[in-house]
Amino acid sequence: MSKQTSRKQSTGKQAPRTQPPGKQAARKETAPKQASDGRVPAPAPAPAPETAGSPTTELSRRRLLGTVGAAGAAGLVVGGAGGAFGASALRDEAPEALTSIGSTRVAFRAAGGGHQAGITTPLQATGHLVAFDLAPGTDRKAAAALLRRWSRTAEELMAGRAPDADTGVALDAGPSSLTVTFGFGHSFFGRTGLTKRRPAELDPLPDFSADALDPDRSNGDLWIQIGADDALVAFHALRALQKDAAGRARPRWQMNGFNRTPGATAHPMTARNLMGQIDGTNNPKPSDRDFDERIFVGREAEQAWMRGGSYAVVRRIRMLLDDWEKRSRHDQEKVIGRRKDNGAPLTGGSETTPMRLDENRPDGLPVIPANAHARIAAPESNQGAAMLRRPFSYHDGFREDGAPDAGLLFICWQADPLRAFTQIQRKLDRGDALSPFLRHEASGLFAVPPAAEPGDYVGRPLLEG
Ligand SMILES: C=CC1=C(C)c2cc3[nH]c(cc4nc(cc5[nH]c(cc1n2)c(C)c5CCC(=O)O)C(CCC(=O)O)=C4C)c(C)c3C=C
Ligand SMILES: [Fe+2]
Repeated sequence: MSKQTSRKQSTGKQAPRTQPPGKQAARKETAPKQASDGRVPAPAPAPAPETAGSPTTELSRRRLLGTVGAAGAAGLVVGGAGGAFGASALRDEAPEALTSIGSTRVAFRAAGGGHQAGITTPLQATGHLVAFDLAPGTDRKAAAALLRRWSRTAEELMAGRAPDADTGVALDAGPSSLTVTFGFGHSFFGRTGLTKRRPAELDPLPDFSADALDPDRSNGDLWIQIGADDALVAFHALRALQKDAAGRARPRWQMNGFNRTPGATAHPMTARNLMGQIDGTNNPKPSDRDFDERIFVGREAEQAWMRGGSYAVVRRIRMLLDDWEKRSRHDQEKVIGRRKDNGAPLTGGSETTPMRLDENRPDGLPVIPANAHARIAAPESNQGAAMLRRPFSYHDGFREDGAPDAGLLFICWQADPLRAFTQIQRKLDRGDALSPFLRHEASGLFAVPPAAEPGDYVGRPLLEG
């Protein structure tokens, strides 16, 4: 890999899980229902593997074989979160059901069209971001074949089924909320003769004064975001998609991230970042009246293939943790404008209480400082601009000076990057109290088309339309 760097919370709150980890998922035969965030609780495996064909059966068989293999080889306890049983029991008895974490499946295709998974999906524990450049000679037709193949692999993996020539890495796990999201970068269009179909929203982001961007870890012809609640499931998907690309596209950069593991907190909570802040509180919510309009491309868009899609801005933002951690908690809270323990605004209340931006202290200064990050980034300060932030944290070891190479793989989703990310980042760049503790090291902007229709692949209306 040329510039392989392993070098990024949410829609905010982790979705309530159907069961606490460690409890076995109930065995139900009813058809799974798709939730508004695209997640489908995968049916628990059938007791015997005879009924071939259905997704449920494929998953059961794979799990059964994987579980027997592991127990047979080591004679050890198996069954990730609570299932402890030996090889002899496995020979005679049906496998235990997956936990709710393993069995949760996100739909690759939204019924009746819709958005790709991985945008409004609750944050997953593990993420991989990878950008590819097309290999010399890969034309529009070859790129279409790649997207067709990638879509098939993603659909299989997200359903918990093994792709062709499988490596076995995820053999005994369920889909584990795996999502695979595909996007197109600015350079893709020139390379495939599709410049007329390139949306103006993909025009390069402006420079910001705080940028220290590494071009080799920025942009790319194609972008894939992988998220899953199991690290092996996520790696498995990354490897399968990379192999699919052989001869047609080469990885340009890759970054690995993480979030809190679902079930690690006593109740569902907004995630924390590596500075210790509750981060994601004031994200737009799918229940907001204008959510779709802000996050997804509308029907009136000039480029019809992007209608229902979204634009992803990806920024690798290193945190200067040595500097940050020297500050008192009081100072840290003033930098953001919110409390560290519960995320409540400094003007009082709880995490979800709106900030009172016009409230002053007895000395006349604002309670939420004029340069507080949350004030400067808020829609009230940006003509209503808003984006959906859905990041991963990262940690790639230590730098030469001993400081952690750690921060946020900041990913935000919007219908129009100019009116969302760019507008807000321009403002933050002019004097946000958080910026001195951050370094923007890499950047990407990708057009993420809507989900594939049944029988179709992601991006066909662009590539064959
Ligand atoms: C250009 C957009 C933004 C960048 C880049 C960004 C980086 C960044 N932010 C945090 C931590 C927090 N951000 C919070 C709120 C917040 N941040 C942005 C935008 C960017 N952040 C917005 C639009 C908002 C919401 C503002 C509002 O409407 O109130 C918060 C407060 C809690 C919350 O609402 O999420 C924290 C904490 C870090 C650490 C960071 C870069 C590493
Ligand atoms: Fe922020």
